[in-house]
This record gives sequence, structure tokens and C-alpha cells, in this order.
Amino acid sequence: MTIVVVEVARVIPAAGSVLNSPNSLKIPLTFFDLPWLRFNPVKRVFFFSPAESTRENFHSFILPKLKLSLSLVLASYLPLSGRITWDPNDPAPSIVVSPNDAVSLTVAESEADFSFLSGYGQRPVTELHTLVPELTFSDDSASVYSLQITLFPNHGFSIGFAAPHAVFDGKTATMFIKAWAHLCKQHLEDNSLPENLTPSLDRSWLNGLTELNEKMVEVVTTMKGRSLCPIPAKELEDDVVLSTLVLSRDDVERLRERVKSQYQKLHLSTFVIAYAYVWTCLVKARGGDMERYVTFLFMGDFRERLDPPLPATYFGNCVFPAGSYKRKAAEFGEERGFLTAVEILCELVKGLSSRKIETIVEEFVAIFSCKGESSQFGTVAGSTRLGVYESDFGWGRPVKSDLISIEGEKISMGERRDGSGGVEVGVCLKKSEMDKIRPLWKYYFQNTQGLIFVVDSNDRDRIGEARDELHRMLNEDELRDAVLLVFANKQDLPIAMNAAEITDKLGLHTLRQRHWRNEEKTALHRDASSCCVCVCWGNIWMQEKIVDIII
Ligand SMILES: CC(C)(COP(=O)(O)OP(=O)(O)OC[C@H]1O[C@@H](n2cnc3c(N)ncnc32)[C@H](O)[C@@H]1OP(=O)(O)O)[C@@H](O)C(=O)NCCC(=O)NCCSC(=O)CC(=O)O
Repeated sequence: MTIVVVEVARVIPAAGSVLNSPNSLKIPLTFFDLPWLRFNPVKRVFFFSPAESTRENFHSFILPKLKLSLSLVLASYLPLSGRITWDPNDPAPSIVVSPNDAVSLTVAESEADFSFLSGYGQRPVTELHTLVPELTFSDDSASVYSLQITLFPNHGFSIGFAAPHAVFDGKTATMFIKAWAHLCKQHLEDNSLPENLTPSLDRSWLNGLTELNEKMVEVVTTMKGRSLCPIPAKELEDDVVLSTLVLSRDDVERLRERVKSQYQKLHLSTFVIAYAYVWTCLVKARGGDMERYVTFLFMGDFRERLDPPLPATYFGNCVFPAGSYKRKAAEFGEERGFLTAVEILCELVKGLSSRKIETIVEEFVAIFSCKGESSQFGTVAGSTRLGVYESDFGWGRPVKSDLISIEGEKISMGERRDGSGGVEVGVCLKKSEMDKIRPLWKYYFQNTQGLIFVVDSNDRDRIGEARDELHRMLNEDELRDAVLLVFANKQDLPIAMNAAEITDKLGLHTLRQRHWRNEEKTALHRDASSCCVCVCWGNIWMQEKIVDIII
């Protein structure tokens, strides 16, 4: 993928912030933030598709507006323009903001396929990473936040950010993007942020918790010394792909019904159902020795769970881990594996509210110590309640958002874009492993998983090629369930090769067939002698989705 950096700008918080004084702002990291020093930066990308994304419109209108509103919003989110530093005289690192500190904003242009990268299919993760900037780290100083805006001429643009997880959790990260979008959309007429997007930087709740902070510093320094550099990540490999799997509200409901017949009393949230399902798919797909140890955990937002609670707008990390450590893979790989995972997760979610804050240190110690001993280590980034698709900068909601700092069994979760319930799950695996997930994911669909053949009625050889392709991609079960969509040509004439004939030629005579005769939907389709055939498999909702995407 060709990406050209056009500019690296420094965006300074607008006048009016406390830093118009010569003083620095210093915010110590708390025991909620400190354990994350070990982990790699959080990276997320949002894709937007304004009606007009020409170079000219982008550079003369969109980009200046984004920059100006960024400067304005940073005045309320000052820590993001600072650095994490660890002064030799300080027991713990702090975020320090000094006058003239700024957020680095890279502006780039890409020739990559916008609709592919912003889709749901298997996308090379190395390509997605080019849309997000790098952060600078040293032992005693680390950048807090970096942004990249990438134009895909005539298609749209993306906004990618990178930040050390020690700076904030998903709640604050999303709140910032929403606040920025809010100011940008206001046409910069009103610079004030609504209460729910104004961060609370108050750290007075920490009074009396110094000992807990010290313990967490000790755990972190024992592990990696007094360094702000994360433990180095594995090099990104070219064959690693990121896919977004979708469970619709109906899918979740079907899975819920399966559990309900066994356990009427469990609290079966979308999160529990989806995580249990994905987790069992991941364990089954890996296979191998089922006596091996596996671990899975998640983070609970603790703002409301603290006593007294913190404001919903609290800036920073306020997530508490809950996990099930060193289980046998067989527990999840067997027939009732899904039910077992649901049971465990329900208990963990229920138990979160009564967790004593002091136990956070031992929970992280358990996580760190069993990481090396677990053959699979499941975690969830993001959440089904962050509302990432609510960030409208004035050019419509994002067409897609992906957390790209996930890999292996670390998955991401988010609401579905269309707000229709259910969940989007990001999974990032080697392609060969991803292909093993596919048959396990009963409701698993991606736009790229549909096969699209443009069949010229005069060129029957294409039919043979299509058949071979289909047999390569689908296993027997999928072939049986597959649905053939035939797009009629523009005039909606009886197509030269009708659906039955194509089905027959493809050797897929058991397929169900659907015809699309909507003039609007077919108008883009080739000429009168061609028709477009899409074969896909799975639930009807996703077929509709595929059709929308193709057309
Ligand atoms: C622990 C949980 C995951 C458990 O979730 P559950 O959905 O099972 O349970 P629950 O009791 O919270 O919610 C029960 C039902 O009420 C709804 N509900 C409850 N509180 C809600 C709220 N404040 N906003 C929206 N919905 C809410 C839930 O959607 C669910 O409905 P329904 O049944 O319809 O689903 C969650 O409570 C939680 O804390 N989520 C936030 C996790 C988080 O912030 N992760 C980010 C980590 S940082 C990170 O990863 C980095 C990054 O993202 O950048």
C-alpha cells in the first residue's frame, strides 16, 4: 500500500487553557493506569466517507476544520498534549503538560482501496497500521497521544490515533473523539463542550490510596524496571489479517435461548453471550492438546462501581480486570464449552461490583504470572457500550471503526454501526487461523466472504472458474447452506443465463436462490449481456448487508 506523508503538524491547545500560565500541569498516574505501562499502545482507526472527498475539498475545507477543532478540544483535554515522564525523584510516572506542548498530527494520503480497508473482511493488519502514527518512547519519557489523518482521494478519510494505554481506557479515548467531533460539527460557532464530554481530571479520590499506588509501582518495576517503554511487541507479520465478525441482535438472541434452557437465572448480557461464543470458537479453532492451559479475562469499567463512584467523565483508566486463569482448553473445546464460558463470565461480571479496590494488585499479578503459562490468553479491548459510531464530525458517522492494537486471542468489541443491537467483534489472526474460525462461526459473514462473479452470458468458461473458486473457498457444510444471489441486469430482462442455469453450472443445485430486481440496485451493473452473481452463506441479514456493500 502506498502511503505518502504530506505533513507532520503540531497542534497546540487553543488559548484559554490553564497553560497560558508558565506553569506545567502534572497528573500522576494511578494504580489503575500503572499496570498498562507494560502493554503496547492502543491504536484505533475511524473511517469517514463525506459526500465530497476530493483533494481540493479535503485540503481547503475538511482538514483545516479538523485541525482547528482539534486545537479547541485539546484545551479541555490538556493531558493529551503532554508527555508521560518519570522524574528520578518521583515514586511514580506522571503526565506532564508544559506550555507549547502539542499533539503530533500526521497528514497522509493513501492509494489503498478505501472500501476494502473500511470493510468487515480480512484486511492485512500491516496496512491498517499505516493509518495510525507511531509513538515515541524512552525509559523516562513517552508521548501521550498522536494522530494521523489519511485522505483516500475521492473516497473518504481516516482518523487514527495511538496512545499508551497507561493514559486512558476505552471510555476516555472514545469520549475525546466524540468531543472533538462535537466541536467540529458545531461549525466552531460554539466552543463549549456538553457536560458528558467534558473530562474530569480531579484526582482527589486518590487521597488515602497512596499505599495501593506504591504496591502497583512495585509490581510494575519488578517486571520491567523503571522504564516507560512497553515490553516489545512481536513484529507485525504480513499474513496477519483483521476481520470484523458480526453477531446480530437475532444471533445473540438465538444463542441466549440456547443458554436459557439450561440456566434460567443467569444474567445473559450481549457481552457475555458474544464473548463466550468467540472465546469457544478461538479455542476450538486452535485445537491441539486440549489439556493445555488457557486463560480469558476482560475489563470492567469501575467508575460507577467505586464507592463513592467517580464521574462518568473521569479522565484516565478506571477499569478493573476479571478473569478465569489457567483452565483446561478441553472445557471450552467440548460440546458444552459455550455454556461453560457463559457460566464463568456471568459469575465474573456479577462479582465485579463487590470487588474491593485493594484486590486490583493481586488480580494484575495473577494476569502477569499466568500469561506465559497459557497457550491462549483471551482479552477484550473496547466495549459494547462506548458508542464509537456516535462520532460525527459533520460528514456523517464513521463508516467503520477498528481497534487495530489487537492480536491473537485479544479481540475487540463494539456496538453495531447501524444501532440495531448485536455486536461487532474484531479478530486479528494469521490468515490460516482465521480460515479455521470461519466454519466455526455459524453466523459469520463478511462482505469479502461473498463471492462475486460477473458472468458474461457469452463466456461460459467463467462459470467453470467460478465453480472452482467456490469449492476452494467453502467447505461442504457451507456449500450446502450457501445462498445464491442473482442480480438481474439493468433492464431487468430475463438474463441470458438464469439463476437455475448458473446454479446448475456451478454444481450447487441444493442452493436456495434469491433474485434482486430492484432497478436502483442493479443500475450500476455492467451492461445488458452481463449479470453479477454473488454467492454467500449464512443468515439473511448479512446477505442483505453484502448486497448493500457490493452495490
Ligand atoms: C464488565 C462489563 C464488560 C459487563 O458487561 P455486561 O453487559 O455483561 O453487564 P452490565 O451489567 O454492565 O450490563 C447489562 C446490560 O445493561 C446495559 N448497560 C449497563 N450499563 C450500561 C451503560 N452505562 N451504558 C450502556 N449500556 C449499559 C448493557 O449493555 C447490558 O445490556 P445487554 O444485555 O443488552 O447487552 C461491563 O459492565 C463494562 O464494564 N463494560 C465496559 C468495559 C470497558 O470499558 N472496556 C474498555 C477497556 S479499555 C480498552 O480496551 C482500550 C480501548 O478500548 O481503547
